[in-house]
Amino acid sequence: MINLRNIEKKYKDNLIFDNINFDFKENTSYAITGINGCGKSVLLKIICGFSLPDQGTVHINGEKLGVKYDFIPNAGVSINAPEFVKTMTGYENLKALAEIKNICTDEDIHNLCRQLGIDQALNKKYKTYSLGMKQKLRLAQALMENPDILILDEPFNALDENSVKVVKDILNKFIRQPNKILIFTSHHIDDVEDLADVILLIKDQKLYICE
Ligand SMILES: Nc1ncnc2c1ncn2[C@@H]1O[C@H](COP(=O)(O)OP(=O)(O)OP(=O)(O)O)[C@@H](O)[C@H]1O
Repeated sequence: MINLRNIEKKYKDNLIFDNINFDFKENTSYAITGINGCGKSVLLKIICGFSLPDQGTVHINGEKLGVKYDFIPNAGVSINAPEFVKTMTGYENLKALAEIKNICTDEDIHNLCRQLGIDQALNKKYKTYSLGMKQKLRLAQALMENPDILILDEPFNALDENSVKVVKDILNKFIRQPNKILIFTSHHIDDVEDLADVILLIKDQKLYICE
């Protein structure tokens, strides 16, 4: 469970969130929508601990972010980051990150990359990757440890039609496992409707549930 309580966020005099409260529950997929610049990415960063709210708290499974953990634990995250090491191959980048926790195997990495269609590119340097390949490598990194929580900023951007379908299948399988939470942002109503149990809208610095 992820609990947002009284979240307020400003950049100088630009108020992004005014007293947001929301609970993200297990076994549920959430889409966050809203116009450009409304705060979708900032909200994901606050949930992850990458950006601090000016007021309010984020609790992850009862633990307040900033006390035991500075960053969300057991989560796979893709928010235009991590920016991978350009001079390393795709595989070397994933492997280096996988070695931190050592819970996913080489086989896991290769299987996932095969599904995503970047296995052939894994031995190429990251700096040669196209936008779509970069997106897929970020998704592979977020998914490879089968985290409890998956947080994805615009996961379908830069993907071709077939890849969108593949990624939707992967995310649908992910959320059908017990006790998972998926939170993603999107501008595309098809993606939102295909994947989200709950659609959230950021408007006028508030977060609304779309019925
Ligand atoms: N580090 C920062 N410093 C100052 N302002 C910021 C910073 N990060 C975000 N903002 C501002 O916060 C607002 C929300 O940005 P955010 O990136 O969350 O929008 P978004 O809803 O994800 O937009 P898009 O749909 O274009 O991706 C914008 O006005 C943006 O300029």
